[in-house]
Amino acid sequence: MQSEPVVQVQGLVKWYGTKTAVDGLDLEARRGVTAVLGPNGAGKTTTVETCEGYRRPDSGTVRVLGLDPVRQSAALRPRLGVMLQSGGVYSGARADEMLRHVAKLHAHPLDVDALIERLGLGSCGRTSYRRLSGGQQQRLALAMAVVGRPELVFLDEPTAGLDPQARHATWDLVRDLRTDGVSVILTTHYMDEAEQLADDVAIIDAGRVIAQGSPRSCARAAPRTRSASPDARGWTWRPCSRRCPPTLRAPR
Ligand SMILES: Nc1ncnc2c1ncn2[C@@H]1O[C@H](COP(=O)(O)OP(=O)(O)OP(=O)(O)O)[C@@H](O)[C@H]1O
Repeated sequence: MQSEPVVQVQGLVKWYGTKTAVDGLDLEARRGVTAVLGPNGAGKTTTVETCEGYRRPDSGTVRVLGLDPVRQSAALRPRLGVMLQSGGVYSGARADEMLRHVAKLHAHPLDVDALIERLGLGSCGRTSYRRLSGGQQQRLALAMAVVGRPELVFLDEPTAGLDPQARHATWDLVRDLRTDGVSVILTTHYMDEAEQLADDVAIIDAGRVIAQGSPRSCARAAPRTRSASPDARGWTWRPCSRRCPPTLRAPR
């Protein structure tokens, strides 16, 4: 028997003024790691932020761990870990102070020192957030998302801009989360990242899920997206309404 979905999105619509960012999106994520893949501006962040309860749907329904992220946020928040694409950290705070502070908000946090070592942040614990490099800020945001031992973690482009070593440390952490039974929804531009980490891949384009399936089926169908960002548009995706590999056609 399949487990209950950790995320269930039906007919999600989200506008910014007259701009339609999400256009009737359906997405179901089960336990494990789900990668949400798509080009710049596809609507990945808007969808994830709506699941996190930071944005209200203009239409459609969103359930996360069976709860409404806006109306039931008090019950949901302690069960979620959230890594935003940027921000969410007081820029004058030291990295280790910030992480210890977040850890104290949780009943059973991970060991902060071990997490700092694990993510290669040992040398920058006493450095203020604004003086950390982009990659270090990224890893601190990841540490803050997981320190509370959440049931479900949202990671918005967790490896964007990281060097190969930091990228692999992040991948290892995601694999460990999965082994520990934590579900992960991560957005990425990289098919190879989805192949490495995900049980399931959802491809978003123009505010809709155009395909969902195993990384292998998506990679087979989209070989040229393996190392390049899909927004390079070596291929265009033709929408398909059911769970299946995306159907591809070369641009004319
Ligand atoms: N606060 C906002 N105000 C106005 N338009 C916005 C806002 N946030 C996003 N958009 C627009 O909504 C669309 C979807 O953006 P979103 O950030 O969700 O896409 P994305 O797939 O996460 O892109 P990326 O991969 O570049 O992060 C884009 O056209 C974007 O310009």
